Amino acid sequence: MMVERHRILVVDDERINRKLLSELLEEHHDVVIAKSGEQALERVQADSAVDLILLDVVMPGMSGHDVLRRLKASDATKDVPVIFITSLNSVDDEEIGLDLGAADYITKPFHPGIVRLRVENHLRFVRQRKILETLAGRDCLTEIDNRRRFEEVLEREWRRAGRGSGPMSVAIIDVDYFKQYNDHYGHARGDQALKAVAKALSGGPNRASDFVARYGGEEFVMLFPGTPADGARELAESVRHAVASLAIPHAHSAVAPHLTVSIGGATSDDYQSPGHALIEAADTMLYRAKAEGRNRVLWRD
Ligand SMILES: Nc1nc2c(ncn2[C@@H]2O[C@H](COP(=O)(O)OP(=O)(O)OP(=O)(O)O)[C@@H](O)[C@H]2O)c(=O)[nH]1
Repeated sequence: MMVERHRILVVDDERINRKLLSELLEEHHDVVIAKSGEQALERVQADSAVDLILLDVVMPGMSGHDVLRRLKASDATKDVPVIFITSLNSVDDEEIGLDLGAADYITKPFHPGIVRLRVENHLRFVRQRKILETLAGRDCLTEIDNRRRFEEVLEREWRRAGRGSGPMSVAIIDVDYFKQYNDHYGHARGDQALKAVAKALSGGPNRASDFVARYGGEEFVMLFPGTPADGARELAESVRHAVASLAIPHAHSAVAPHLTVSIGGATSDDYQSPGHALIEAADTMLYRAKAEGRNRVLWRD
């Protein structure tokens, strides 16, 4: 059977339990380890790709219950399912755990086969949630709209636009040397950088009708209905500045010591041609912006 790999965080203060659980799961999944509640929170905050947490309840310092309360209090982590693995085996303890929002409760000593099956059950829910988010037009990582939603919006705006509505502009934004960023700082930091870029793009001085989405990977797209080339190019420049002023260090970029973006844009009022022709034109300009040195905006009027 082909099993999709997920990232599982195992939190236990006892070495033997961490070892047993990792050995049990690492054949099919990527296992990350934390030795304390404090370390668990650090790991999840640094690594937004954690899909599931196996959490010990009784630990010195921060207890599993405290960790779960903290996870539930943050928008970024409240949906990560948590399975308590504990030697507290009274019905009351189980009720407390589930009431705090745990997805499941397993008592020690645990049966390896049962742990594996319960983990797979919860990972199935994780996959279903991701599919639902995609269908709902959401990008799971950055929490902005996804490509699917962008294509719907482009088609709708393109159909709606016509004589008198003015030209429409589109910009494709691509992070420079992002492969090097990931290679140097790690995938988790890469994810954080993409989230920060998404926030900078969606927090700009946009009108309600302007639209931003994650186009895929390290590419984003913005749509400016009714906006001529000059205005849209200016907006794109302000987006480029907004990302640069995040001042995210990028020691392996050949263009700047911080994270930058290249932007290709295009403007058209030829609503007889298909909407995606505008995207293709913007993409060509992005390609040129990369070839001409990156960290710049190039536009086709
Ligand atoms: N961390 C992280 N990395 C991603 C994600 N999606 C795509 N990437 C990475 O983005 C990188 C894109 O690399 P390339 O297409 O070679 O482009 P680049 O290194 O940015 O180079 P230029 O665009 O030419 O400046 C790849 O290493 C992908 O693995 C993601 O969701 N998270």
